[in-house]
Amino acid sequence: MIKVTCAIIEQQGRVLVTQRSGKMSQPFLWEYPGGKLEPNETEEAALVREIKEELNIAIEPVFRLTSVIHTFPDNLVIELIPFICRYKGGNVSLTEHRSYQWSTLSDLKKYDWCPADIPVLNEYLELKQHTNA
Ligand SMILES: Nc1nc2c([nH]c(=O)n2[C@H]2C[C@H](O)[C@@H](COP(=O)(O)OP(=O)(O)OP(=O)(O)O)O2)c(=O)[nH]1
Repeated sequence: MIKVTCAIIEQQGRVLVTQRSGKMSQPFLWEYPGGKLEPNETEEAALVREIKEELNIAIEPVFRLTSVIHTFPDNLVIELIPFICRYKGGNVSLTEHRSYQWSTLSDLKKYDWCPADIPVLNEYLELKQHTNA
């Protein structure tokens, strides 16, 4: 099973969402940016590294949500490990993705998400409803 971290990056009530490019697997679907853990890397370190590589911004993982085990039609299995993250600085510049948006919470459900991300989205919205944080 491949461990993949992903970042729910919050800034001023909005969340950063990214669209996969035509060259990636799951082309044009939306996701939380992130990527695979390297050997001996912590989840948090992998996420900080991936976000710097993919978006050129600095983040701080703050709160881990429930991970999602997802099996793709080709039998590849991933564990998607989400963290709510604080945006620390830098301007977004895409190195791999096709596009990005700072989405309001109410717009998050409108994106065409990677299937593994749906439970993450639901848990996140549920948490926000109950905490108003
Ligand atoms: N980063 C990220 N990956 C996700 C999400 N949802 C989801 O199914 N994935 C999948 C896509 C990839 O199979 C894998 C992430 O690996 P990666 O982000 O390093 O992708 P990659 O560029 O190496 O992708 P690949 O085309 O080589 O498979 O997890 C998500 O929200 N964020």
